This record gives sequence, structure tokens and C-alpha cells, in this order.
Amino acid sequence: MSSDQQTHRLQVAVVQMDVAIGEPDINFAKLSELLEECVGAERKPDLIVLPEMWNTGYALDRIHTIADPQGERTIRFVSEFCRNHKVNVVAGSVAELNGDRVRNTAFAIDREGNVAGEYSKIHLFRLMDEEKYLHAGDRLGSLKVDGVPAGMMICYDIRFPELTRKLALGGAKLLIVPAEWPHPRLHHWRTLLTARAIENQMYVIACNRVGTSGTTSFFGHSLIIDPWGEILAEGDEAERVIAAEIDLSVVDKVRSTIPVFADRRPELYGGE
Ligand SMILES: O=C(O)CCC(=O)C(=O)O
Repeated sequence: MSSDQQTHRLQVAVVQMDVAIGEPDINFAKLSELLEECVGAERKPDLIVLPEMWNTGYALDRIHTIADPQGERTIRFVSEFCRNHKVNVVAGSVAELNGDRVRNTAFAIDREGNVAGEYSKIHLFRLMDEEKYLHAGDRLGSLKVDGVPAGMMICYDIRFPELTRKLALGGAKLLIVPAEWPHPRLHHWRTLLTARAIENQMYVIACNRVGTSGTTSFFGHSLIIDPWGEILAEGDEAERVIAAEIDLSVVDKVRSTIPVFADRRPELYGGE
């Protein structure tokens, strides 16, 4: 295990891949290459994060025929990789078929290849008609990564600060965000993610796809942000892996420097 258990350092890799719309086989093959690149890097990652809906893209008009039944193919493929390389992967999200419902679901797989967490997007994005084709999740995405409490959210979810706050109040020190966030809202993407990191004094690891799908173009700019709001790594618009080391003790340091959680007044404005 390459994570440093005493200081809780984790090496994180974010795979901002292009996604072939409606072509799971092509996307699995591409992902396989990019995952090999991650584990072949000089600094082997402890955690790898993938983008949203990387198996199908937003092929919503045929999503029921191409979604992964119960996520089985995704889990099998990623679990084998995790076991072989002793690495944690948050397998972005995939279109997952359950009965006649398709959800936008992130599976987290641990170093032994076990499913460590599962989260289906709870806020469906009307601007892209998600609510017409997909079924919203109804549970939060809490998990542990090598013992570190973390939370998963997907794309549009970052516009709902209450969700991140709830995960942070539940102990999360790390927020993991797979996304397919397009132009022209780069400013929103960077600002919202940075705000979530600063206000909750936690690490944010956000993976956005690149490439185009019809008339929509996705800008990448995946981000790894520390609890002080500093950007540790940022992608450009090319398909690539970005990486950074994070030190979880920084979360405690920032939280004790500015004790936001102790100073909250939820009795005045709601919340826990
Ligand atoms: O909120 C946004 O601007 C983008 C959200 C989005 O593209 C999504 O949730 O898929």
C-alpha cells in the first residue's frame, strides 16, 4: 500500500477521458488504456477517479438498451483492475439499468476489488433532459477511501451546497465529483467546486470529460482542490490524466484555523 497511514497522504489520479456516445465497447477499451497509464506513472495512485456516464455518454434516446444491467460489466471490469493493481477507483458514473429504470450511478471499488460505495445522482439536470430518461437516486454517497471518510456527488449536484454540507457534517474530508460539464459554464464549474472546498474545508476531486457530443463540447478542466481552496492540479481540454498528492491532515488544520463547523448557527437558518 503506497498511502502513508500516519499522515494520511493519498496520491490521486483523475482520468479526464473523451467518451464515444452510445458506444460502451469503445469506452471500455479506451478506459483500459487510460487506467494502465495511471498505474504506470512514476507515482502510483492510491485513488483513481473517472468521469460521469463514461460507458455511454448522453445517448439518452437509447439509454435503456445500452445501459449496464446492475452495473455488472462495470463492477467486474473495475474490480479486476483494482485487485490486480491494489488501487481504489471511483468508477465515475455509468448508465446503470435496474428493471426498467436507468440511473446515473457511481461505483467505488476498493483495493481488494470490493464495492466500497455506490451513489446514484439525486439531482437530474433538466437542461439536458436527464429527468425524462433517468431515475434519480434517493441516498447520499458516503464511503471510505483507505479509511478516510469521503462523499460522492455527480456533476449538477455541486450546485446544491446543502448536499456537500450534509456529507461534511457526516464526516467527509474528501469530495469526489465525476462530471460531464460542458461549455460555456467553465466559470461556474471552477467557482462552485472551489466554493464547496472552501466552505466545507475539504478536498475536492472533480473529474470532467473532454470532447464533443453533437453540439455540446466538454471542457475537461478536472480539478484537485485543497481545503483552503488552492488548486493542486487542473486539466486542460485534452484527454489526459492529472494527478496530485493530498494530505488529509490539512483538513483538520484548516478546520481548526477557521472553526466554521463550530461557529455555524443552524437554529437560525436551518440544517442540522
Ligand atoms: O450544472 C451544469 O451547468 C452542468 C450539469 C450537467 O451537465 C450535468 O449534471 O450533467
